[in-house]
Amino acid sequence: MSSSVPDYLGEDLTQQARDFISSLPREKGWLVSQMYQYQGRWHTPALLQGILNCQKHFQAKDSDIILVTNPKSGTTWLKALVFALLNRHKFPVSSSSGDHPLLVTNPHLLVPFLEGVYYESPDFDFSELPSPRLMNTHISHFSLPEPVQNSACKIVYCCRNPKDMFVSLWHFGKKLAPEETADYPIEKAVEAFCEGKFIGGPFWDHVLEYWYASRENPNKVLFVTYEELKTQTGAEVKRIAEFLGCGFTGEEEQVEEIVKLCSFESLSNLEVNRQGKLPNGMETKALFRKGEIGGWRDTLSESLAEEIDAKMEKKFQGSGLKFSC
Ligand SMILES: Nc1ncnc2c1ncn2[C@@H]1O[C@H](COP(=O)(O)O)[C@@H](OP(=O)(O)O)[C@H]1O
Ligand SMILES: C[C@]12CC[C@@H]3c4ccc(OS(=O)(=O)O)cc4CC[C@H]3[C@@H]1CC[C@@H]2O
Repeated sequence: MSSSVPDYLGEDLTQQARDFISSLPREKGWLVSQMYQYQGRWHTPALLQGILNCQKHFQAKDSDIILVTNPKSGTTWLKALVFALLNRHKFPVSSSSGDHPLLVTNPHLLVPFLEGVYYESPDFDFSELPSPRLMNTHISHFSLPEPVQNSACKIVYCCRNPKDMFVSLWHFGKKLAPEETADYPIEKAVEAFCEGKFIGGPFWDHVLEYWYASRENPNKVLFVTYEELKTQTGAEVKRIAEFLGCGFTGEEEQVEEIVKLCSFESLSNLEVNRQGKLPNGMETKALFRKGEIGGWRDTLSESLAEEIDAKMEKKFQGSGLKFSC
């Protein structure tokens, strides 16, 4: 395996997790030898151990903010934007000051990844985080720890059009594990993605659960899309801030500065994101590729794109959810 392989591809599990996981349905993974199905979703062994620990130990606070995404749907960007907007009084964003945490720290180090932390350091003390605690997860709505469901904590869900998300994951996987992915045909990966047997999948169910939750409980779950974030970043940042109870009033300049600081061009060119490595072993530059809408066109053939579109049409039919790109 390459040197940038994150710990999450490993299988350094506790005996308890190993025993439990061994009873679950399994399938050969793309990057890992086995993926396991738990509560309807497919996971790597490491992230599954993290989810199990999180379900068992995480205690929510009413003031918590949890960012939820499918992998490769804008997690890094959303972490940066929400960190910047929540901390705008403590760390004002201005082009003239060079000491904002996001200028020297990768967003993943500022916002903990719940199942990742629960895998790597199961005894991590989340109560030490400053309030409001800002965290992220890829856990499905159904599998969220009970205290998250039962407390007043807020969830911001960001979804991306499935073709771009798939293509982003495809290239990311190739960077993470070039040897394991070299002979894996994209046709097979698209088929597995459409069948739902891909990391965190089925993608469709993940999106739909949060979509309906946001409609049933709009004060608890805010649904945003990568595409709207990209085309109207400032308006979406304001909408997120309103939802979180810290709306901008007469701070147009701050909004613009946050948008600029967190843009793809700005973050991807920072030294910390070009050269850094996360503690889990992942190179930070792997988190930034093109940052575009519709970039799938240079990777997916027409027939593969149609395969994903047909599945999306079928799954999202009647839900009110639509992606036009
Ligand atoms: N500041 C930013 N603005 C827009 N897109 C960003 C971004 N930072 C990262 N991305 C893009 O978001 C995707 C990664 O998602 P995640 O953070 O969930 O892993 C990648 O998409 P591409 O591979 O299509 O370029 C990456 O380039
Ligand atoms: C969740 C994650 C992005 C996806 C990374 C990943 C992708 C594909 C994998 O192979 S397989 O399960 O389909 O065989 C495994 C992984 C493991 C690490 C995943 C990353 C951890 C944090 C990123 O957001």
